[in-house]
Amino acid sequence: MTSQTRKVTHVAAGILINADGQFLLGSRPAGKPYAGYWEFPGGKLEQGESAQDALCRELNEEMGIQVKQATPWLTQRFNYPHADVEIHFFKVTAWDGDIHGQEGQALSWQTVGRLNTSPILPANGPILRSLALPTQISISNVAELGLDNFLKQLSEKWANEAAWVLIREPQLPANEYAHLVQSVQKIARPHGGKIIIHRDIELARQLLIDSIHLTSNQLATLSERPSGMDWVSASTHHLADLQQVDRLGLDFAFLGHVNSSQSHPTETPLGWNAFAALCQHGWRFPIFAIGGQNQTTLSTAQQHGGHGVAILRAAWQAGLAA
Ligand SMILES: Nc1nc2c([nH]c(=O)n2[C@@H]2O[C@H](COP(=O)(O)OP(=O)(O)OP(=O)(O)O)[C@@H](O)[C@H]2O)c(=O)[nH]1
Ligand SMILES: [Mg+2]
Repeated sequence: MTSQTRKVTHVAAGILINADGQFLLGSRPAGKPYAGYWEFPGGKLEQGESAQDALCRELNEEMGIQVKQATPWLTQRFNYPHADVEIHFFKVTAWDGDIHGQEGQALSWQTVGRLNTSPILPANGPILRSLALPTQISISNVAELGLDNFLKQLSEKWANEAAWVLIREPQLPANEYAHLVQSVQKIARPHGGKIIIHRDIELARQLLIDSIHLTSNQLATLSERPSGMDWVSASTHHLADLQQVDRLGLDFAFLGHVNSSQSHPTETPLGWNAFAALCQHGWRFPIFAIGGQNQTTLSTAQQHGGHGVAILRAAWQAGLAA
């Protein structure tokens, strides 16, 4: 049988996250395909079973725990020699019971970006990469804060955390935008904060910046992922935009605007229900809610299927003197 005609096996897998932010991997027991490879605990859906129910059953069977809180995250498809699988990944943040391997499997808590177990199941590479994404991305606001105030706040932010910051200032002419980005590059990033360039792929290449965010118009007209970029993201508003993100193999999307915001005072916001409906298609890339977001909307975004939030005004202190 060719892979196109094979039946797809649906799988639910859990990314257990502990109080230190570490995640759990298990090694596949002897006798299974890919024995000894590391995976997220989980297993196949039974006839008529939902992914969430299968997750709870599998994590109980494999590790003896009762899942208390799990939110759908990403979906990954992969064609193995033994099966074509579609894996529904959940982030599991609360459970009852002590974790014990019930099938003789080894279990290991791992830190994002510092994996010390191998090999990993081939389908899981992109999942580990997406796990490295923060749940908040800040968007610059030179337009309202002024240049000096913005740069001062940004250096304070980076002195404290590895924040990812999209430098988006559509009001600036190209040369002033380039100058701004160069000023941002001079700020120390002791924890490894990230600069994301808005729209200007050539500028990113010139300044050796490896992350680019595409406007929805750019997204619609591109036929392939911009080359040489480590992270490529895009702004999306509709299903067709998200399908294009999938087609081009981009790393994450902003979807909105979810709530009304000062940036789009006249446009009707999507609202959380429409946001959730668009997230529910089983995307393999993470989605950030944008529009009227702040630190306290993160859990709402995640409950509606988002990975995180993209924050503009609330990422900065409006009242700080320039
Ligand atoms: N559980 C799990 N399965 C994964 C992951 N990644 C991945 O490609 N898979 C694939 O998804 C399928 C799930 O299988 P499984 O062996 O866990 O299923 P199961 O627990 O129901 O086992 P069983 O059929 O022996 O009862 C396998 O083909 C496995 O290779 C992952 O991170 N976790
Ligand atoms: Mg299993």
